[in-house]
Amino acid sequence: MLELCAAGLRSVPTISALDDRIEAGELLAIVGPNGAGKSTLLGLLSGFRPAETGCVRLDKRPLSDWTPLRLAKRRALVAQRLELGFDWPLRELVALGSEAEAGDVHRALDALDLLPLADRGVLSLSGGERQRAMIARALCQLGSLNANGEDGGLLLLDEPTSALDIGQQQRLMRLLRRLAESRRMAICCVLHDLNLAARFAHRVWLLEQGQRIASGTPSEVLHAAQLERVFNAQLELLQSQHLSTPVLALRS
Ligand SMILES: Nc1ncnc2c1ncn2[C@@H]1O[C@H](COP(=O)(O)OP(=O)(O)OP(=O)(O)O)[C@@H](O)[C@H]1O
Repeated sequence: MLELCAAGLRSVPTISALDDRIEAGELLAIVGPNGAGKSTLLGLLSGFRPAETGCVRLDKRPLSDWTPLRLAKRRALVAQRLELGFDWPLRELVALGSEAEAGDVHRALDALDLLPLADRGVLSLSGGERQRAMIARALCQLGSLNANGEDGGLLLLDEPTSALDIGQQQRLMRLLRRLAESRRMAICCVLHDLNLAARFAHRVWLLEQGQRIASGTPSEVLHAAQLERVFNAQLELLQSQHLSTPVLALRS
């Protein structure tokens, strides 16, 4: 779905040239320390920051060739900072700028546990509710929940769990994994919680100073020695008989 051919940014903040593909059916996590360039990289993958070296192609066409309207139907970015602006009723915010019908909005609100809040003004929502509202809106934008036979588009999320309690974190990550697998979406998500990345992502990119220094399955990338160095943290890897990947814990 998305192809990077020596794609990068020369101007500050720089992103070193990347070659890779993000395919339909895949949930990719991007991890790395503060300031590593994760949000900047999402900008590059989404086309909001045009590539300054190489090329980013969506469905084999350079992002720069897409009209804004067509691109908005194929890829959505849920940014870290949420600008709500006006006090829309939630169900209107979720449908805003898309061709979503009432049924699509209902499904998106339901998927994000927001149906009871559908008629509330968005400025009255809590931080976690707002965060889920913007994800529901992105799913409507892409038409992902009613994609019949076709793949459900490219969804890019910047720290989508940062305001969520642990129950909502689990529900969201399960939803994203399910959407990737059953709706054939390509989902790329910046995460600070390495345990969420380990548990739910098919693949992980580890970023350091604008450079991808590791890519692979969670167990290939998230090993203690590498993480201790990159994050300057002291960690313990705990094995659980119920989990396929180890749990990362901070030492006191
Ligand atoms: N316009 C700019 N001019 C100069 N430096 C910038 C600019 N925008 C961002 N930066 C710097 O580029 C680096 C990468 O920023 P970015 O937001 O991509 O990091 P991040 O990995 O997403 O960080 P965080 O985990 O803190 O959200 C940071 O050090 C940031 O201060």
